[in-house]
Amino acid sequence: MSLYHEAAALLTGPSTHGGSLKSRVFSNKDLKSPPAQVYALALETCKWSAVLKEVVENAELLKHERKLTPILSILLSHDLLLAKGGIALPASHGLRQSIDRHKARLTSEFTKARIRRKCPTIDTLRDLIESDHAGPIQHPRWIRVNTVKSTLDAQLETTFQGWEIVPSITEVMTAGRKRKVICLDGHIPNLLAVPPSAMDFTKTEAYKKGEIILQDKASCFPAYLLDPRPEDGDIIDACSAPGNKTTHLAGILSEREGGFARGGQMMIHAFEKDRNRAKTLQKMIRIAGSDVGTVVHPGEDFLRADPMAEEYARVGGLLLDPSCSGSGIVGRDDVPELWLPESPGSNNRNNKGNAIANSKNGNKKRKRPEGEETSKPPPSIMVDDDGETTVVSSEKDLQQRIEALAAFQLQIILHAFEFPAAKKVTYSTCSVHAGENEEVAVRALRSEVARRRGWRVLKRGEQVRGMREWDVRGELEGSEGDGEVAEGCIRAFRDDGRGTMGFFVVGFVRDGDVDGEKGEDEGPYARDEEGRIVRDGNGIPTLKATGRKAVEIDEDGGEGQRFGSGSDGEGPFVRDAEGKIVRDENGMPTLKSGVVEEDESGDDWSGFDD
Ligand SMILES: C[S@@+](CC[C@H](N)C(=O)[O-])C[C@H]1O[C@@H](n2cnc3c(N)ncnc32)[C@H](O)[C@@H]1O
Repeated sequence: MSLYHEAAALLTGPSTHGGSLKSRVFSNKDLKSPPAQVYALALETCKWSAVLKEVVENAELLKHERKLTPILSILLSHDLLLAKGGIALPASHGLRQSIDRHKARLTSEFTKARIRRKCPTIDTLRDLIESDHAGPIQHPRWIRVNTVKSTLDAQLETTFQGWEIVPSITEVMTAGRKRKVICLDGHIPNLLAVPPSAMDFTKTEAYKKGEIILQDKASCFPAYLLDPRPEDGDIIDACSAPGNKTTHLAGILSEREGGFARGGQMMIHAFEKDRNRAKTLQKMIRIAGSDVGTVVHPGEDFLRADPMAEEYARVGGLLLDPSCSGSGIVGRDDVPELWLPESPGSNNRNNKGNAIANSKNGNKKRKRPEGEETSKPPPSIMVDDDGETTVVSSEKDLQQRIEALAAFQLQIILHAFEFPAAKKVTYSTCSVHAGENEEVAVRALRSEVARRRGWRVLKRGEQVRGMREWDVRGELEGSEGDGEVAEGCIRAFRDDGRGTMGFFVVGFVRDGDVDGEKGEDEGPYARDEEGRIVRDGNGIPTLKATGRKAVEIDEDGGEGQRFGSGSDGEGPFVRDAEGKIVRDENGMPTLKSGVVEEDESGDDWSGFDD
């Protein structure tokens, strides 16, 4: 079967694979042509289909070539008029000849279609098509600088040399194909956004060397919220493949004194149950340069890891990003709109069911007459973020699938809560359903292990700055009316103009055990006889191992690494009559007016608000 027949079958045949066009193509094991080629042809033809329909109809191609179907006519016309190599068939092939015979007329109609759209060149028409296809709300592409291997400054001087830095992602999202613009993110350090139609970054040296990683902004929330520090001990990433968050953890630690892969003592345990996905994880970790301090557990089920094992005695933080419905992923259910030319005697609808009438200037949709039968929508197929498919033909099916996922997700959290030295946990999904998000968080907080071990939600005021300042928070209803939990939860929605995918993350922390199972399980800080963490006059805990303060205050009182210095020699914080730093109810020090906070990472990095 030719490339064109395969693309035609995918675009017009019944979907047996569900999901996006991409998943339909790449999960189809029967394809003879290279999947990437089929996908590119199908996608590009869809984008151009409104123009190609006009060209084919006005050239009367289907009237002259009765054996040609509407879908084949636009697939072939696409390659004739727009593909660099032309039609990918030998000149003697019947399909190719059926188009070649009309080349002059098709080319002339294509020029007229371009001029009708007031585009002086094919490139301007291409820009127009790209922006139409992207819809009213576009999604930028996010690039994280991998600080294990590079720095933001180094990337700005190399990969992005000559790119214009703009202050808002709106500008990035609406920039044309030709404008090289980037925006430095204001929430996540070392993250930048580029226009959706920017060059293919997977071809750059920086990408091949692992210096930059393509990762959605929201997917960067969990590692940043976990805020791993060398004094936390080891970290577990419970559900790791393909490894975006594992490598992000390594990146954050590599910037910290005594941290990862700079002779640091701590390590990351990366679990991945699926052996094949574990191979991808290992590859990503190696390319990102974080293999030195990461122990991969390929094919290992995190739920079977014994929290009491010696190997995990120092695990202070866990990042949990388990399988979910994937309902927040951008493009997950995208099947691009396809406009087909009218063939003699056809009823002329597009693939979204819109009836259309021929027009010299494009496509007019007609209203469905009252009482006209509408066909029952076919069952949709839910593709989880790790590829599992479920046929969902009713609201009940969806509920059942979400409940099954939620039960598994809860198990993962409760298991993480058992690790003796653990003090912080993040739980995330790329789902938009409260049933997998806030509701799971509430159930975890009400569990026996949470009460026994003192786990509570990480409050908004306690979160790292970028997450504290992110203003999309959890659903109050899903949090069962608990405002503190809802505020602690962080949400992201696709298509809300912030340029992210749909996402959810929440942090859990514990200050100590509740029912006295202390001793071995004390964590990194020194404690008094009653089990309370030993703090100095400013509330800074003392490290058990060294006897030194967990955060050193400079001579001038500034936590130099985290905050800017004041100008009066007393540091940047407001102090009371006894000289103690004044803190709010969350323990956050109060800054003197005029002192600007720097980013937690201690960078000079200055981002812009979205
Ligand atoms: C949402 S994906 C993780 C994405 C990953 N954190 C990232 O950012 O690249 C979930 C992964 O967890 C794995 N997984 C599911 N259950 C698991 C378990 N019990 N133990 C370990 N891995 C598991 C799945 O195979 C899948 O690869």
